[in-house]
Amino acid sequence: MTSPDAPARTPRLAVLGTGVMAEAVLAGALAGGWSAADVVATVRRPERAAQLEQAHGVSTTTDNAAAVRGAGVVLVGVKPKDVGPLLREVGDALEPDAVVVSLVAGLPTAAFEAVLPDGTAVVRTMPNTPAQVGAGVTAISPGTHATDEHLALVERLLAGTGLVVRVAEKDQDAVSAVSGSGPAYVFYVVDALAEAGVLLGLTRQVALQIATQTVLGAGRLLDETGEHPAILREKVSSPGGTTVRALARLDAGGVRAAFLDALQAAHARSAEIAAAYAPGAEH
Ligand SMILES: NC(=O)C1=CN([C@@H]2O[C@H](COP(=O)(O)OP(=O)(O)OC[C@H]3O[C@@H](n4cnc5c(N)ncnc54)[C@H](OP(=O)(O)O)[C@@H]3O)[C@@H](O)[C@H]2O)C=CC1
Ligand SMILES: O=C(O)[C@@H]1CCC=N1
Repeated sequence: MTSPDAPARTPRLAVLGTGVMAEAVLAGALAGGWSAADVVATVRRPERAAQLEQAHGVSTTTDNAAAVRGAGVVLVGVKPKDVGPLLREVGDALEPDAVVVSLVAGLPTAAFEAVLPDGTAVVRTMPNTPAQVGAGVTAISPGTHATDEHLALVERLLAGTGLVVRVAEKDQDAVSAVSGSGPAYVFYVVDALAEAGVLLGLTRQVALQIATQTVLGAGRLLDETGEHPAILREKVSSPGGTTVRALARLDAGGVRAAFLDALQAAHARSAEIAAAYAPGAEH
């Protein structure tokens, strides 16, 4: 008999299209207590199936419709262009009470609802790759038929991936530009810092090690002190010292303006993706 305090059993999870991002979410879900026996991951290539089985102990298949039968949670992990064909493939096989969870950039829940059976619960999410090490951030938003219980179930799915925040769906494209793509900007900065260290005579190994630790430490300092980044930046910048010299060069190089421009471009790309690949509107 199950004790009244025992956590509810996790529903069967079908991951459709288990690439980089879906695997990171899958790893986080397993770390957060989802049972590998309750997970089926779909793939297109046998070598990918073998990798996933070996790394996570989950079962795999190339048959998306078979995967969603009996699944209470269906995670859509394919690229935007592959969403329409995938949803048409699985729509009839979906369990009526399943929640469909999208991690696809740009595509609104309405585009999923338009091709899935009437009343299907859809939750849109925007995770990021640090989910793989439990340090991700995911924003979630309900579609028309997703209830608080569905959102709670998705939060449970994502609990092991890091921070989960609820946002209005209209804000998901902005989230995508900031935190969905964000790790790439940070890796870009670390790479640039390390390259500069090499230019200044450090070995590559030491340059990359201290650049990485600096980003990690600065992130923790921000998080643990709760201080505004501008204040923390001032605390590094001694009057007449070395840091202000460097920051002045960054300003002269238009780095801050380049970030604003870059994130506006990422945001605009989400709308282009929706226009090009929303199921039914593909061209
Ligand atoms: N990467 C990131 O940081 C983030 C990505 N996203 C979103 O995640 C989604 C996937 O991106 P990403 O993980 O980077 O890309 P990937 O190419 O790594 O993942 C997509 C996967 O889907 C598989 N696939 C495609 N069609 C099918 C199908 N019909 N049946 C089974 N598997 C299929 C592909 O197989 P194959 O390998 O054979 O091509 C691939 O493994 C995108 O929609 C993106 O917007 C969201 C947030 C962050
Ligand atoms: O580049 C992309 O389109 C996806 C969405 C956010 C991060 N990667």
